[in-house]
Parts: sequence; structure tokens; C-alpha cells
Amino acid sequence: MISLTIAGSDSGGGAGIQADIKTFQELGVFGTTVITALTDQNTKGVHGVFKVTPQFVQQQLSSVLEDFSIKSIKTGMLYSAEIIEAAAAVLREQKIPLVLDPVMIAKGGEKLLQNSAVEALIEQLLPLTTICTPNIPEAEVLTGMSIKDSKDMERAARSILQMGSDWVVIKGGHTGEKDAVDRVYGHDAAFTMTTPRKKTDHTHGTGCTFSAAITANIAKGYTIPEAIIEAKKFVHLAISYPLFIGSGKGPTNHFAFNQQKGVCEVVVNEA
Ligand SMILES: Nc1ncnc2c1ncn2[C@@H]1O[C@H](COP(=O)(O)OP(=O)(O)OP(=O)(O)O)[C@@H](O)[C@H]1O
Ligand SMILES: Cc1ncc(CO)c(N)n1
Repeated sequence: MISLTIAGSDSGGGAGIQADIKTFQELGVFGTTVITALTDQNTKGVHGVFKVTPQFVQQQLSSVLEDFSIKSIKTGMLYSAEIIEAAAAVLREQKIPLVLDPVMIAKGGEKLLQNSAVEALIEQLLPLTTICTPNIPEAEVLTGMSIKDSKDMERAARSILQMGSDWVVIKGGHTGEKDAVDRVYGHDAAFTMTTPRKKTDHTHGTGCTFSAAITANIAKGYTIPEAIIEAKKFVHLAISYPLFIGSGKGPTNHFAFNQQKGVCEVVVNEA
């Protein structure tokens, strides 16, 4: 099984390309990568961004796709409209399932997607997307809606389905709720996934890890709902057993899922 991530490098190893290939590896999937930007980053923040040219992003993508039988693709930090256009031009010619993690802002507040790139993301990538995984601020930017409660989350998800994604997961990492509740919507399905919210500062790269686990699970042949629920277990265990490295907001623990033999209770309810 081979998957591909199109994303930015996190020199600190907790998010971006590094989180993705660690997650793929832990789930038994061979990871290939198309790097869109290098970030000078650690647990204290993003200190610089060095972008790759759109043409070189396209070259990497073409090289990977012409040689490997890629079973699933995810996108993370895409940075600019030009990079999105270059990637979309190649992806449009494929029918490989695509997980779009609409990464916009790092936890420290630094921009990982230029404002001018949001329209390209919506127009060029969402119509090609199998599963879009926004957190609440990202869902607000994609839809122009303000999200305050679960009704707003459903409305925003339905709007993103209309933009062309087959499934939408609105992640609950940023709500004030007692539990970490993610809401999943397809055209004919809706369910919630709940785990207890952990009191921890070690949440750097949670979104990347979650979307990478979905991508790996799709490569392994899981159905879309199974791939999403199993990914929630992966990220919950990664948050539950922190590594305590770095002096800022530490990374999640990509070893935890296998160390705990995947044992994690996720409560799934119809929405
Ligand atoms: N403190 C927590 N305890 C348990 N689960 C959490 C916690 N924080 C986030 N999660 C879960 O982690 C996953 C990722 O959600 P989150 O909203 O944090 O993504 P994100 O903001 O895109 O992350 P990042 O941008 O840092 O990569 C979701 O399944 C969410 O419910
Ligand atoms: C490279 C990169 N991608 C995504 C994120 C979001 O967690 C980050 N901090 N850095």
C-alpha cells in the first residue's frame, strides 16, 4: 500500500510532511511526498517559510504518480494559489481518493495559506475531494459563516459538500466542549465521533496526524466511515500519551497507536 502527501515540511517533526509519513509508517503504509514549502519551525512556533516553485511541486507530483500505484492522497499546507493550481492540474487527471486538510494557520497563529489562495482551494481542489477535514476556524473561512454551535457546524458542512467534497469532517479540537467531538457528514450519512478531551499542551500536528491516518486507512481498503473512525482512534491515542519533547507546544505521539495496540474507545452516534 502506498499513499502520497502533498504538504509542507515541519523541521520540528510534529506536523506537516513529517507527521504524515510517521503516521503512514505506523499504519503499515509506504509514504511518498510532494513538498510545497519548508518551514523553519519547532514547538515554539513557525519562524520562517521557504516556498517551493509551483513548477517543482508539479514535477515532484508527476514523478511520484507516474512510477507508483498510489492508493490515496492527502494535501496539507499548500501555501499559495499558484501551488494549488499546479497541483490541481495534475490531480484532475487522476481518480485517486483525495483527503483535503485545509491547513490555514499554525497553532501559534502563523499563516500557512495565503488569503489569496482560499478561492483556488475552493474552486480547484474541493471539487476533486473525497474527504475535507476543516477545524472550526477553517470551516468558517471556507464557507464565510460564523460557527457557534452544532447546527452551524452542520450548515457549514453541508455548504462544503455543495462545493464538491464527498465527505466533510468538522473537527472539534477548537470548541469549548467537554469532549472532543468531530462531526462527519456525507451526502447520505451523518454521525458524530466523541472521545474525552485531554488536558494537554502537546497538540502540535493533531490535524495533520488525523488526516494522514484517514489517508492511510483508505489505502488499506477501509470504507470511508471506517477510515475516519479508525483515524480518530489514532489521533486520540497520539494526544493521550505525550512525548514531552520540546519546550513549547509539543508534538503528538505517533508511536502510541501501535504501543496501545489500537485500543481506544470512540463513541459513534448518528447525527
Ligand atoms: N485536547 C484534545 N483531546 C482529545 N482530542 C483532541 C484534542 N484536541 C484535538 N483533538 C482531536 O484531534 C483531531 C484534530 O483536531 P484539531 O481541531 O485539533 O485539528 P487542527 O486544529 O487542524 O490541528 P493542527 O492545525 O494543529 O494540525 C480531532 O479529532 C480532534 O477532536
Ligand atoms: C508544515 C506544517 N503543516 C501544517 C501545520 C499545522 O499543524 C504546521 N504547523 N506546519
